[in-house]
Amino acid sequence: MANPNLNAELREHSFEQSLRPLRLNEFIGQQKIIDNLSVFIKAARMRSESLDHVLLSGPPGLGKTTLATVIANEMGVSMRPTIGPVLEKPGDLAGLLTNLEEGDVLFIDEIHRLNPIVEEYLYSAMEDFKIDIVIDSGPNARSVQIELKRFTLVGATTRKGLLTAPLRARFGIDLRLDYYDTELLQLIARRTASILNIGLSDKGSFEIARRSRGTPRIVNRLVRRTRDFAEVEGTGEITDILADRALNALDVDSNGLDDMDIRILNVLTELYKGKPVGLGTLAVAVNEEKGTIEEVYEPFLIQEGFLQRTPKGRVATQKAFEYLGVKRDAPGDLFG
Ligand SMILES: Nc1ncnc2c1ncn2[C@@H]1O[C@H](COP(=O)(O)OP(=O)(O)OP(=O)(O)O)[C@@H](O)[C@H]1O
Repeated sequence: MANPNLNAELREHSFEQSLRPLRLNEFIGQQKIIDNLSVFIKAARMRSESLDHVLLSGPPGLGKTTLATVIANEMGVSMRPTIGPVLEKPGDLAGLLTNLEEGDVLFIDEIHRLNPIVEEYLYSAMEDFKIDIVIDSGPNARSVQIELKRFTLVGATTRKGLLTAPLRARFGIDLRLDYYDTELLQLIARRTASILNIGLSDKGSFEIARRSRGTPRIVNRLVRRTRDFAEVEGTGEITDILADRALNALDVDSNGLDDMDIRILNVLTELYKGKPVGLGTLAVAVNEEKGTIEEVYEPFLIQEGFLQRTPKGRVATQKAFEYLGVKRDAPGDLFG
Protein backbone atom coordinates (compact mmCIF):
# COMPACT_ATOMS: atom_id res chain seq x y z
CA MET A 1 0.00 0.00 0.00
CA ALA A 2 1.24 3.52 -0.78
CA ASN A 3 2.74 5.32 2.20
CA PRO A 4 0.93 8.69 2.50
CA ASN A 5 3.87 10.27 4.41
CA LEU A 6 6.28 9.18 1.70
CA ASN A 7 4.00 10.56 -0.99
CA ALA A 8 3.74 13.89 0.83
CA GLU A 9 7.54 13.97 1.20
CA LEU A 10 8.06 13.26 -2.50
CA ARG A 11 5.59 16.00 -3.45
CA GLU A 12 7.38 18.44 -1.10
CA HIS A 13 10.71 17.43 -2.62
CA SER A 14 9.60 18.01 -6.20
CA PHE A 15 7.99 21.32 -5.17
CA GLU A 16 11.36 22.41 -3.67
CA GLN A 17 13.18 21.31 -6.79
CA SER A 18 10.91 23.41 -8.98
CA LEU A 19 11.70 26.55 -6.97
CA ARG A 20 15.45 26.08 -6.66
CA PRO A 21 17.53 28.99 -8.03
CA LEU A 22 19.96 27.52 -10.56
CA ARG A 23 22.54 30.28 -10.99
CA LEU A 24 24.43 32.64 -8.65
CA ASN A 25 22.48 35.66 -9.89
CA GLU A 26 19.14 34.00 -9.03
CA PHE A 27 20.22 33.22 -5.46
CA ILE A 28 18.68 35.82 -3.12
CA GLY A 29 20.63 37.04 -0.07
CA GLN A 30 23.80 35.64 1.62
CA GLN A 31 25.56 38.35 -0.37
CA LYS A 32 29.03 37.88 1.10
CA ILE A 33 28.95 34.15 0.37
CA ILE A 34 27.73 34.75 -3.18
CA ASP A 35 30.40 37.42 -3.81
CA ASN A 36 33.18 35.18 -2.52
CA LEU A 37 31.93 32.12 -4.38
CA SER A 38 31.72 33.99 -7.66
CA VAL A 39 35.39 35.01 -7.32
CA PHE A 40 36.49 31.45 -6.46
CA ILE A 41 34.46 30.01 -9.33
CA LYS A 42 35.75 32.55 -11.84
CA ALA A 43 39.35 31.95 -10.75
CA ALA A 44 38.98 28.15 -10.97
CA ARG A 45 37.43 28.44 -14.43
CA MET A 46 40.17 30.78 -15.65
CA ARG A 47 42.78 28.26 -14.56
CA SER A 48 40.69 25.37 -15.94
CA GLU A 49 40.86 23.73 -12.53
CA SER A 50 38.22 22.11 -10.36
CA LEU A 51 36.89 24.27 -7.54
CA ASP A 52 38.39 23.72 -4.10
CA HIS A 53 36.28 21.62 -1.69
CA VAL A 54 33.44 23.60 -0.10
CA LEU A 55 31.88 23.17 3.34
CA LEU A 56 28.40 24.70 3.77
CA SER A 57 26.99 24.93 7.28
CA GLY A 58 23.86 26.41 8.83
CA PRO A 59 20.34 25.52 9.95
CA PRO A 60 18.02 23.52 7.66
CA GLY A 61 16.26 25.16 4.72
CA LEU A 62 18.63 28.10 4.23
CA GLY A 63 19.91 27.02 0.82
CA LYS A 64 22.85 24.59 1.23
CA THR A 65 21.60 22.07 -1.34
CA THR A 66 20.61 24.95 -3.61
CA LEU A 67 24.12 26.41 -3.41
CA ALA A 68 25.71 23.06 -4.22
CA THR A 69 23.54 22.90 -7.36
CA VAL A 70 24.43 26.49 -8.24
CA ILE A 71 28.15 25.73 -7.84
CA ALA A 72 27.91 22.77 -10.22
CA ASN A 73 25.91 24.79 -12.76
CA GLU A 74 28.34 27.72 -12.64
CA MET A 75 31.31 25.37 -13.04
CA GLY A 76 29.53 23.69 -15.94
CA VAL A 77 29.76 20.22 -14.36
CA SER A 78 27.35 17.60 -13.00
CA MET A 79 26.39 17.23 -9.36
CA ARG A 80 26.14 13.80 -7.73
CA PRO A 81 24.14 14.08 -4.50
CA THR A 82 24.29 11.71 -1.55
CA ILE A 83 23.69 11.77 2.19
CA GLY A 84 26.34 11.02 4.85
CA PRO A 85 24.70 8.02 6.58
CA VAL A 86 23.86 6.37 3.25
CA LEU A 87 27.57 5.68 2.70
CA GLU A 88 27.81 2.69 5.02
CA LYS A 89 31.11 1.21 3.86
CA PRO A 90 34.23 2.37 1.97
CA GLY A 91 33.02 0.51 -1.14
CA ASP A 92 29.93 2.77 -1.30
CA LEU A 93 32.17 5.83 -1.37
CA ALA A 94 34.59 4.27 -3.87
CA GLY A 95 31.66 3.50 -6.18
CA LEU A 96 30.57 7.11 -6.16
CA LEU A 97 34.06 8.56 -6.53
CA THR A 98 35.10 6.37 -9.41
CA ASN A 99 31.99 7.38 -11.36
CA LEU A 100 32.75 11.10 -11.20
CA GLU A 101 33.83 12.96 -14.32
CA GLU A 102 36.63 15.55 -14.27
CA GLY A 103 35.57 18.58 -12.18
CA ASP A 104 32.22 17.08 -11.03
CA VAL A 105 30.64 18.11 -7.74
CA LEU A 106 30.08 15.37 -5.18
CA PHE A 107 27.49 16.72 -2.74
CA ILE A 108 27.38 15.01 0.66
CA ASP A 109 24.49 16.30 2.78
CA GLU A 110 24.62 15.66 6.55
CA ILE A 111 28.34 15.14 6.25
CA HIS A 112 28.66 15.15 10.06
CA ARG A 113 26.89 11.77 10.03
CA LEU A 114 29.53 9.97 7.92
CA ASN A 115 30.68 6.60 9.16
CA PRO A 116 34.21 7.25 10.62
CA ILE A 117 35.73 4.50 8.46
CA VAL A 118 34.24 5.99 5.29
CA GLU A 119 35.43 9.41 6.45
CA GLU A 120 39.04 8.19 6.61
CA TYR A 121 38.86 7.08 3.00
CA LEU A 122 37.55 10.47 2.05
CA TYR A 123 40.72 12.18 3.37
CA SER A 124 43.06 10.89 0.64
CA ALA A 125 40.35 11.26 -1.98
CA MET A 126 39.99 14.94 -1.11
CA GLU A 127 43.70 15.62 -0.77
CA ASP A 128 45.45 13.48 -3.37
CA PHE A 129 42.51 12.32 -5.54
CA LYS A 130 43.42 8.72 -4.78
CA ILE A 131 41.86 6.00 -2.70
CA ASP A 132 43.26 2.74 -1.45
CA ILE A 133 40.76 -0.04 -1.30
CA VAL A 134 41.26 -3.53 0.00
CA ILE A 135 40.12 -6.26 -2.32
CA ASP A 136 39.62 -9.89 -1.48
CA SER A 137 39.89 -11.14 2.06
CA GLY A 138 41.99 -13.46 4.22
CA PRO A 139 45.46 -14.34 2.87
CA ASN A 140 44.55 -12.94 -0.58
CA ALA A 141 43.59 -9.52 0.74
CA ARG A 142 45.56 -6.72 -0.89
CA SER A 143 45.33 -3.00 -1.15
CA VAL A 144 44.84 -1.38 -4.55
CA GLN A 145 45.28 2.30 -5.19
CA ILE A 146 42.75 3.93 -7.51
CA GLU A 147 43.46 7.28 -9.17
CA LEU A 148 40.42 9.55 -9.23
CA LYS A 149 39.52 12.39 -11.54
CA ARG A 150 39.77 15.76 -9.82
CA PHE A 151 36.41 16.59 -8.23
CA THR A 152 34.92 19.13 -5.85
CA LEU A 153 33.42 17.84 -2.64
CA VAL A 154 30.63 20.06 -1.36
CA GLY A 155 29.74 18.99 2.18
CA ALA A 156 26.67 20.33 3.96
CA THR A 157 25.98 20.20 7.66
CA THR A 158 23.58 21.62 10.21
CA ARG A 159 26.09 20.69 12.94
CA LYS A 160 29.54 21.94 12.00
CA GLY A 161 30.69 21.39 15.59
CA LEU A 162 30.33 17.62 15.10
CA LEU A 163 32.78 17.50 12.20
CA THR A 164 36.17 16.05 13.05
CA ALA A 165 39.16 18.41 12.80
CA PRO A 166 40.90 16.42 10.00
CA LEU A 167 37.77 16.53 7.83
CA ARG A 168 37.17 20.23 8.45
CA ALA A 169 40.79 21.02 7.60
CA ARG A 170 40.41 19.50 4.14
CA PHE A 171 37.85 22.04 2.97
CA GLY A 172 39.50 25.04 1.31
CA ILE A 173 36.26 27.04 1.30
CA ASP A 174 34.22 27.21 4.48
CA LEU A 175 30.89 29.07 4.28
CA ARG A 176 28.25 29.55 6.96
CA LEU A 177 24.71 30.44 5.97
CA ASP A 178 22.71 32.64 8.31
CA TYR A 179 19.01 33.25 8.76
CA TYR A 180 17.55 35.73 6.21
CA ASP A 181 16.03 39.06 7.16
CA THR A 182 12.43 39.90 6.38
CA GLU A 183 13.21 42.02 3.32
CA LEU A 184 15.11 39.18 1.63
CA LEU A 185 12.40 36.69 2.54
CA GLN A 186 9.87 39.02 0.90
CA LEU A 187 11.90 38.86 -2.32
CA ILE A 188 11.96 35.07 -2.10
CA ALA A 189 8.18 35.01 -1.46
CA ARG A 190 7.61 37.19 -4.54
CA ARG A 191 9.82 35.00 -6.70
CA THR A 192 7.96 31.88 -5.53
CA ALA A 193 4.54 33.48 -6.06
CA SER A 194 5.47 34.43 -9.59
CA ILE A 195 6.70 30.91 -10.37
CA LEU A 196 3.45 29.53 -8.91
CA ASN A 197 1.52 32.14 -10.88
CA ILE A 198 -0.37 33.59 -7.91
CA GLY A 199 -0.84 37.26 -6.99
CA LEU A 200 0.93 38.42 -3.83
CA SER A 201 0.51 41.94 -2.46
CA ASP A 202 3.39 43.80 -0.78
CA LYS A 203 1.76 43.55 2.60
CA GLY A 204 0.95 39.90 1.95
CA SER A 205 4.61 39.13 1.24
CA PHE A 206 5.61 41.02 4.41
CA GLU A 207 3.17 39.00 6.50
CA ILE A 208 4.52 35.71 5.14
CA ALA A 209 8.17 36.78 5.35
CA ARG A 210 8.07 37.89 8.97
CA ARG A 211 6.44 34.64 10.00
CA SER A 212 8.91 32.34 8.20
CA ARG A 213 11.58 31.87 10.90
CA GLY A 214 14.21 33.50 8.69
CA THR A 215 14.08 30.44 6.39
CA PRO A 216 13.47 30.31 2.59
CA ARG A 217 12.10 26.75 2.77
CA ILE A 218 9.40 27.96 5.19
CA VAL A 219 8.62 31.00 2.99
CA ASN A 220 8.04 28.67 0.07
CA ARG A 221 5.87 26.37 2.13
CA LEU A 222 3.78 29.25 3.48
CA VAL A 223 3.32 30.78 0.02
CA ARG A 224 2.05 27.44 -1.21
CA ARG A 225 -0.31 26.96 1.70
CA THR A 226 -1.64 30.54 1.62
CA ARG A 227 -2.19 30.14 -2.12
CA ASP A 228 -4.62 27.32 -1.30
CA PHE A 229 -6.55 29.66 0.98
CA ALA A 230 -6.43 32.47 -1.62
CA GLU A 231 -7.80 30.23 -4.34
CA VAL A 232 -10.50 28.58 -2.28
CA GLU A 233 -11.68 31.51 -0.20
CA GLY A 234 -10.49 34.71 -1.74
CA THR A 235 -9.94 36.60 -4.93
CA GLY A 236 -6.92 34.58 -5.97
CA GLU A 237 -4.45 37.09 -4.52
CA ILE A 238 -2.53 36.64 -1.28
CA THR A 239 -3.17 39.80 0.74
CA ASP A 240 -1.98 40.53 4.29
CA ILE A 241 -5.45 39.83 5.67
CA LEU A 242 -5.69 36.53 3.88
CA ALA A 243 -2.12 35.58 4.82
CA ASP A 244 -2.85 36.39 8.47
CA ARG A 245 -5.98 34.24 8.44
CA ALA A 246 -4.26 31.36 6.66
CA LEU A 247 -1.20 31.41 8.90
CA ASN A 248 -3.34 31.50 12.04
CA ALA A 249 -5.22 28.50 10.71
CA LEU A 250 -1.86 26.77 10.20
CA ASP A 251 -0.82 27.55 13.80
CA VAL A 252 2.03 29.86 12.74
CA ASP A 253 1.96 32.70 15.24
CA SER A 254 2.69 36.38 14.54
CA ASN A 255 6.46 35.92 15.13
CA GLY A 256 6.65 32.76 13.05
CA LEU A 257 6.78 30.48 16.10
CA ASP A 258 5.03 27.21 15.39
CA ASP A 259 3.36 24.70 17.62
CA MET A 260 6.64 22.97 18.60
CA ASP A 261 8.42 26.27 19.42
CA ILE A 262 5.54 27.18 21.73
CA ARG A 263 5.56 23.73 23.35
CA ILE A 264 9.28 24.04 24.06
CA LEU A 265 8.86 27.49 25.59
CA ASN A 266 5.84 26.33 27.60
CA VAL A 267 7.89 23.50 29.13
CA LEU A 268 10.72 25.88 30.05
CA THR A 269 8.47 28.60 31.48
CA GLU A 270 5.40 26.90 32.94
CA LEU A 271 6.64 23.42 33.81
CA TYR A 272 10.22 24.21 34.86
CA LYS A 273 9.59 27.87 35.76
CA GLY A 274 12.76 29.21 34.18
CA LYS A 275 15.10 26.61 35.74
CA PRO A 276 17.71 25.02 33.43
CA VAL A 277 16.41 21.90 31.66
CA GLY A 278 18.62 19.21 30.09
CA LEU A 279 18.15 18.50 26.38
CA GLY A 280 17.03 14.89 27.04
CA THR A 281 14.37 15.97 29.54
CA LEU A 282 13.14 18.68 27.18
CA ALA A 283 12.95 16.21 24.29
CA VAL A 284 10.82 13.79 26.33
CA ALA A 285 8.59 16.60 27.59
CA VAL A 286 7.76 17.86 24.08
CA ASN A 287 7.92 14.41 22.43
CA GLU A 288 10.51 15.38 19.82
CA GLU A 289 13.99 14.04 18.98
CA LYS A 290 16.96 15.67 20.70
CA GLY A 291 18.73 16.29 17.40
CA THR A 292 15.69 17.99 15.87
CA ILE A 293 15.38 20.29 18.87
CA GLU A 294 19.08 21.17 18.65
CA GLU A 295 19.24 21.63 14.87
CA VAL A 296 15.83 23.01 13.95
CA TYR A 297 14.14 24.69 16.89
CA GLU A 298 16.84 25.99 19.23
CA PRO A 299 18.91 28.06 16.78
CA PHE A 300 15.89 30.19 15.89
CA LEU A 301 14.64 30.51 19.49
CA ILE A 302 18.16 31.52 20.57
CA GLN A 303 18.52 34.02 17.75
CA GLU A 304 15.14 35.58 18.60
CA GLY A 305 16.13 35.83 22.28
CA PHE A 306 13.55 33.36 23.66
CA LEU A 307 15.96 30.69 24.88
CA GLN A 308 19.52 30.43 26.18
CA ARG A 309 21.89 27.47 26.33
CA THR A 310 23.71 27.37 29.66
CA PRO A 311 26.13 24.76 31.04
CA LYS A 312 23.29 23.47 33.25
CA GLY A 313 20.72 23.24 30.45
CA ARG A 314 18.22 25.20 28.40
CA VAL A 315 16.67 28.26 30.03
CA ALA A 316 13.72 30.44 28.98
CA THR A 317 14.53 34.17 28.84
CA GLN A 318 12.47 37.01 30.27
CA LYS A 319 11.27 37.67 26.71
CA ALA A 320 9.81 34.14 26.56
CA PHE A 321 7.91 34.64 29.84
CA GLU A 322 6.52 37.95 28.56
CA TYR A 323 5.69 36.53 25.13
CA LEU A 324 3.67 33.66 26.60
CA GLY A 325 2.24 35.81 29.39
CA VAL A 326 3.58 33.42 32.04
CA LYS A 327 4.24 34.94 35.44
CA ARG A 328 7.79 34.44 36.61
CA ASP A 329 8.61 33.39 40.20
CA ALA A 330 10.57 35.89 42.27
CA PRO A 331 14.35 35.53 41.55
CA GLY A 332 14.96 34.08 45.05
CA ASP A 333 12.73 31.09 44.24
CA LEU A 334 14.37 30.39 40.91
CA PHE A 335 16.88 27.70 41.64
CA GLY A 336 15.37 26.53 44.88
N1 LIG B 1 18.63 32.21 -1.33
C1 LIG B 1 17.55 31.61 -1.80
N2 LIG B 1 16.80 32.19 -2.73
C2 LIG B 1 15.66 31.60 -3.17
N3 LIG B 1 15.22 30.39 -2.75
C3 LIG B 1 15.96 29.76 -1.84
C4 LIG B 1 17.16 30.32 -1.32
N4 LIG B 1 17.69 29.47 -0.42
C5 LIG B 1 16.87 28.41 -0.38
N5 LIG B 1 15.83 28.57 -1.22
C6 LIG B 1 14.72 27.63 -1.41
O1 LIG B 1 14.45 27.00 -0.16
C7 LIG B 1 14.26 25.60 -0.31
C8 LIG B 1 15.19 24.87 0.65
O2 LIG B 1 16.54 25.11 0.28
P1 LIG B 1 17.67 23.99 0.39
O3 LIG B 1 17.07 22.63 0.16
O4 LIG B 1 18.77 24.41 -0.46
O5 LIG B 1 18.05 24.12 1.92
P2 LIG B 1 19.15 23.30 2.76
O6 LIG B 1 19.92 24.31 3.53
O7 LIG B 1 19.90 22.38 1.87
O8 LIG B 1 18.27 22.47 3.77
P3 LIG B 1 18.68 21.06 4.54
O9 LIG B 1 19.74 21.40 5.53
O10 LIG B 1 17.37 20.68 5.20
O11 LIG B 1 19.10 20.09 3.47
C9 LIG B 1 14.52 25.29 -1.78
O12 LIG B 1 13.27 25.08 -2.41
C10 LIG B 1 15.13 26.52 -2.36
O13 LIG B 1 14.59 26.77 -3.61
